[in-house]
Amino acid sequence: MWVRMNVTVVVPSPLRGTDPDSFAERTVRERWPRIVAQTIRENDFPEAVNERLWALHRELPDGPIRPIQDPGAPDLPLWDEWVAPYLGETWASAPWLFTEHYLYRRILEATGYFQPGPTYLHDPFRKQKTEALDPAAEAVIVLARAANERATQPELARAQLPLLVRTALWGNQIDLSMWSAGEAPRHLGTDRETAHLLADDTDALLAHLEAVAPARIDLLADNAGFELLCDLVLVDGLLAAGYAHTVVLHLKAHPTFVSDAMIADVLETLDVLAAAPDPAPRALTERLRGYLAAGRLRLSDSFIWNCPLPMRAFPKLPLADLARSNLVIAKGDANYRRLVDDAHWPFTTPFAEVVGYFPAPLLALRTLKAEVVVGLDEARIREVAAQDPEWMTNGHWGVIQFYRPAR
Ligand SMILES: O=P(O)(O)OC[C@@]1(O)O[C@H](CO)[C@@H](O)[C@@H]1O
Repeated sequence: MWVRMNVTVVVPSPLRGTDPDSFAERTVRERWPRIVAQTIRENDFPEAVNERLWALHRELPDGPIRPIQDPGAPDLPLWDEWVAPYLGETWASAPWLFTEHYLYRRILEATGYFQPGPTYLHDPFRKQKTEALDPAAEAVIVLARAANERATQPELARAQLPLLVRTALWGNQIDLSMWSAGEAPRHLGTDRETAHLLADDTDALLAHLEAVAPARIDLLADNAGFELLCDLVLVDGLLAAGYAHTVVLHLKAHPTFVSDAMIADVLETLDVLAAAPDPAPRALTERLRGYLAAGRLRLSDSFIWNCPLPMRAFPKLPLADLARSNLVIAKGDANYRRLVDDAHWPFTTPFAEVVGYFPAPLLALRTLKAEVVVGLDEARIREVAAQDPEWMTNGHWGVIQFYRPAR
């Protein structure tokens, strides 16, 4: 139950790994053990670390939730609070949104990420993230050339903003917890780019941007690699169009969800593009570095983006920070799940009804990779489900959903 300004919203039950025949169940029972095993394979950890990771692997899925045991870790008091309601539950029975964030924090506990020593601040997913962006790839060069064209033509940037929004959306298909970079489905540049949209509020978004320009825009980033490049191209376009005077990129405070981006990943992406063989990515990087130096692009990380809470349950402070924004762009599936309580809402529940707690204008750009969605049309659901039984989890379908608080 959630009440604000005498609006009562009854939030349905959360997704859990005990939901029969669900993607959450397959994730807890099959995908997470694979991710832990891959983390061991892809690093050259000391044997003691591998033993802790195998012990974690053995806990899945029916082991108990326990406090994080990471003496001196900066986020330990936070996790004591976040874990408390689920002590005595199991990896499968506690809410999936909680256990998934908890899993990645337990991986860092096992690797000693926050402990002095050889693995201190070592990103266990670095290898996969590094492979997720090839600076010489044709797609990178094409994106950079188009961005460079827009940089001096605000009208062109405004005209192409719908394309940039779709580029950022479909960049979310590249999700290393689901596929390797080479395997991910690719809709960009095909008719699926629009045909596979299950909701498209682009027109309402454009009207909003025209009304609030030049705005402060906040982007809740998702995956490093190609998706992050697509997000940086969107940021570049918003600044070139004059829609944004400042963009704040919100990043994770520590590695999570395999490919989620941190400040280090943004800086490495810029370094990789700055060394690209083609001049176009180099020019894009020089411009983005200029925006960083001028304070028009800001990188912000926080433990709040690693927390296991639905956004509705966020402390007041981070929500107040977001309330300053003229537009918050939430990228990806995990951020979407967090926005909609990772709950069993009827799929036709209006998006505005579910995110009515959000304190700023909101744009969700998300490819479906979990069995939760709102704001869809009944007939469209039937049509897509008949065409593609895996439509909720294979990343082939996406939403562009916009919400603006009544003020
Ligand atoms: O946020 P992203 O990178 O788009 O996706 C997050 C994700 O990898 O994690 C969950 C499954 O483990 C799903 O929500 C989704 O597959």
